[in-house]
Amino acid sequence: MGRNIFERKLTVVKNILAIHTGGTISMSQNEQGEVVPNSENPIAQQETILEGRVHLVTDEMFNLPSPHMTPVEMLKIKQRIVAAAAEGIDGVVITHGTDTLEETAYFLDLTLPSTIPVVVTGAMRSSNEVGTDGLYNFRAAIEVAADDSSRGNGVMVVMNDEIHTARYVTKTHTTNVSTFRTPTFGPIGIVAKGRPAYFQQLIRQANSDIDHVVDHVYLLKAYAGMDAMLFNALNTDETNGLVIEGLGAGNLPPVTLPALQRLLDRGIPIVLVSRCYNGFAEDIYDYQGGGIELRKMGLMLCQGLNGQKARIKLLVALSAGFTGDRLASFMSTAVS
Ligand SMILES: NC(=O)C[C@H](N)C(=O)O
Repeated sequence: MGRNIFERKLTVVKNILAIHTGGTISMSQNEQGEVVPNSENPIAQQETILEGRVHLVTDEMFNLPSPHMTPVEMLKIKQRIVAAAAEGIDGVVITHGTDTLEETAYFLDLTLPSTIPVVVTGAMRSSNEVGTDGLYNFRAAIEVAADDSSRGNGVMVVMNDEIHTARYVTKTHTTNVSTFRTPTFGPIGIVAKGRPAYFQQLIRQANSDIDHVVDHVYLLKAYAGMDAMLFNALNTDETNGLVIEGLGAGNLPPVTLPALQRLLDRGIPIVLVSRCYNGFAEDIYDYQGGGIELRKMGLMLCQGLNGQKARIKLLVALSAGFTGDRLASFMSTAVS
C-alpha cells in the first residue's frame, strides 16, 4: 500500500549539504592492514541515505588526510557553507579526518553565523574494516543536521552517538571509537537510535567573519626544565602570534621569561592555556613564572580551550584584524 497523502504532506524533506574532505572515514585497509586513501571516496557514494526525509547534496571538496589540512582549506569550507546557506540548504555535514577535526570544527564555529546546523564527523575505522564506524557516524551526523532542535548550537561534532560542541571537544585516544570527549563540561547531547536529544546549552558567542587567514601563529608546550631556545627562535619579523600550553593552572619556568618579554616587546601576542586535560589557565600563583606575573607581563590567559583550539582562535582573531584590548578581551573570555 502506498503512503497516505496527508502523511506525505507532513514530511518536510531537508536539504543537507555533505562536504567530504577525506580522512579515515574515506579510506580503506589494504591486504597488509595499512590504511590508505581511496581515489573514489566510498562515503560520498551514499546519496540515498535517509531518503524521503533528507535530500543529500554531495560536495567532495578535498580528499586529504587531516594532517594535511590547513587554515586555508578551513576557510574554503567556511565560504562553501556561507554560499550554501544563502542557496537554501537546511544543514551541513562535513566528513573529516579525526586528527585535526577539532581544529576545523572550531575554526568554523568561530567564523560562521549560527544560522543552520553544521555538524562535523569522521571515523576511527576505515570503510572496509570490521565494525567500521564511518557510515554510522555519517548517518547520525545527518540526523543531527536535519533536526530543528540542532539550530543555534554552534558547530557540533557527532561521533559515537555523542554530540559535542566544536569549542570544547578533543580527540583523546589514538584508535578507540569513543575518542572524542569534552573534558570539564561533557557532551551537549546524544544520538539515540538516530534521534538527537540535547541536555546542555552552549553559551553563544559572536562570530568573526574573515576573508583570509594569517600564518606563522605558533603553539608550544611547556615542560619541566624548559629553556628559552624555542621562544628565541620565534623572535623574528615573521612571527604573528604564539600560544603556550603552560603548566598546571597557567605557570611557566622562570628561565623562559626574558625571551617571552622580548617577544611581547616586539608586539607578538602571546596566549597562555593550560597543558592539563581539565580545568582553566588562571592567574592564581604569585611566584616567579606564576600566572600572576605572566598576566602582568601581558600574556593573555585563555580559559577553557586547549592549545590547538586557542591557536585557531588567535589565528582567527588576527585574521579579523583584532589588536590591543579587542584582541585581549576576545582571547580571554571563558565562553567564546
Ligand atoms: N581517524 C582518522 O581520520 C585519522 C586520520 N589519520 C586522519 O586524521 O586523517
